[in-house]
Amino acid sequence: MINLNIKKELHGSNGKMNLDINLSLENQEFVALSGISGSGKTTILRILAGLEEASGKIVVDNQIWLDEKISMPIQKRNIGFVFQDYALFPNLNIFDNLLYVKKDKELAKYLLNVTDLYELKNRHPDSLSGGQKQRVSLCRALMKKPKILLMDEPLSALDPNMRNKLQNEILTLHKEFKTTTIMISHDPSEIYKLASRVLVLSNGKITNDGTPKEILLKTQGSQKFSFEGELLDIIKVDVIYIAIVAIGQQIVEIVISNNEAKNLIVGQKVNVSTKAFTPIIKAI
Ligand SMILES: Nc1ncnc2c1ncn2[C@@H]1O[C@H](COP(=O)(O)OP(=O)(O)OP(=O)(O)O)[C@@H](O)[C@H]1O
Repeated sequence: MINLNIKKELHGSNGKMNLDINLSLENQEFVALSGISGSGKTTILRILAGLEEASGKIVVDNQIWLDEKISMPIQKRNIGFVFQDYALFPNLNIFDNLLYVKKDKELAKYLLNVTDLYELKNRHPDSLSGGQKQRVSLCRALMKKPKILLMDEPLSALDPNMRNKLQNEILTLHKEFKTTTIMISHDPSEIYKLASRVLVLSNGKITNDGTPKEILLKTQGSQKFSFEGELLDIIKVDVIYIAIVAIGQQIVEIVISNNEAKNLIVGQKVNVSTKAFTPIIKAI
């Protein structure tokens, strides 16, 4: 069990902001931390890891990591951290990057095999792709067999295929190493796939806490599906109006009424939903 009760005054682009978090996590939970830029997500992970000071209390399995008297040093906290920018040692090859954390060659070999990196073990980080570097970073974070795995948007710089592959590896390793994992992510499909719990942070406070289904599914009542998008354009074709809406990576056309065309403003966020028909789903 992890109990986190912390406060810290932060100085953001819009002035002062008070980070104020009171949170309990069960062991082996996979928590996604979401929220707009500057809401305090990275700071929470850094405080938990001991990279940043804060007032309050952190207790992990009855062991005090932080209170008014104690601030356990970072190397004693049983944590693995995967940073967005990999943070690998450039002068060490991949194998030595892992062994630097712990001289356990068997575990290093095992992790490199699971993540398809074993062939690259003698290469230096500079000669690897972003996805490969991120996998090394994940392996390195797991070398200590940490109790808590913290990941700060680990997959945001990767293409969709690599993201998908790494999501599966992260889930496998989370289960195998029985870590309590906290991952910052903005990607709803990623959160849905990986997390058992979602925390939404706004202005330094947790404003939403629930399962991915509760937090992410936007359909209400009898709605069959519902998407959020951005209205890009409204065009008139003969006597009808068509709204052009960007939903994720897709652009869709929706026939709208005269009245709707008058009330909608190009550029605004819109919700597209239906309850009238059953959509057809096919593998592509
Ligand atoms: N040590 C600090 N002291 C004071 N203010 C800080 C400190 N660290 C970060 N901040 C400020 O606190 C705010 C929250 O930063 P943080 O990096 O935690 O946000 P975030 O939610 O992770 O954002 P992003 O999604 O952009 O990474 C920012 O405005 C930042 O400038």
